[in-house]
Amino acid sequence: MLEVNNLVKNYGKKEAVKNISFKIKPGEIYGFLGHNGAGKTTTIKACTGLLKPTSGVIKICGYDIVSQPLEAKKNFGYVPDNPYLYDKLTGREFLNVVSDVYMKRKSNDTVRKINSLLEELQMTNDADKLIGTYSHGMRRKITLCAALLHNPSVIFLDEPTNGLDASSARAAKDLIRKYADEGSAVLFTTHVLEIAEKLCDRIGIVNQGELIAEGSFEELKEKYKVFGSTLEDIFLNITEGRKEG
Ligand SMILES: Nc1ncnc2c1ncn2[C@@H]1O[C@H](COP(=O)(O)OP(=O)(O)OP(=O)(O)O)[C@@H](O)[C@H]1O
Repeated sequence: MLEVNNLVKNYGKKEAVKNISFKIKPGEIYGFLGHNGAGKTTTIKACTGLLKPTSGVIKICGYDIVSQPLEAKKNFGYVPDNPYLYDKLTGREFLNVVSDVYMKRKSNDTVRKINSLLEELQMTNDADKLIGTYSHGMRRKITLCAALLHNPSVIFLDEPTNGLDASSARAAKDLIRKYADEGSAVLFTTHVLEIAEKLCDRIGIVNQGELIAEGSFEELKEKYKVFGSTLEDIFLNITEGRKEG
């Protein structure tokens, strides 16, 4: 569903992503973890066509993001780290614009889908307020609604729970799990390792642009035999001494 092969991305002389390869299957939530500056957002931006890879191939549902961008883009949803939103639209108007972009004809199903996403993310009461008046968490939740609206096969989530209160974060995690259970492949970044431990089916740890470990939480525990048993223990142990300064 998502295939990243030998991705390299340089910013001038800075090698931000160094030959990273991984795959995410339908139904799988892949936690993409790393310290600040490790290369996570750069990888996601390359996957979504916002940055051109220096080299390597990225395929979304078999479509190459560089040579077949329209077909690839129809198949994914994306919550960026810093979403750009239209402050003069209400949340509901924004979702309607997004649904017009993806769907040729608006049906009762679309209206129902918008209402149900708003409800699930506890945004019903704020849906008709201007986005310019939204808090950070509300902006993130409306962005997540927009990313899920067209039932994407691949979902990129760059820190989706950042700034959400406990109840909204739970709702977002439940929704992400539901989409994965229905067959979406999810790439998920977070610095909250407890969330990754509980939510992700597989973890990839990126360090200074390189993928240095990959596997389920159980596989990582078995492989690294770290004292203690949390993902945080494993993460800190295998990235120790490698953190970018
Ligand atoms: N536009 C840019 N120009 C030059 N260097 C950049 C640019 N964007 C990112 N970088 C560098 O590339 C490296 C990877 O950055 P990236 O944003 O991908 O990290 P990240 O893992 O998402 O970090 P964080 O967890 O802090 O969001 C960093 O060293 C960063 O300084």
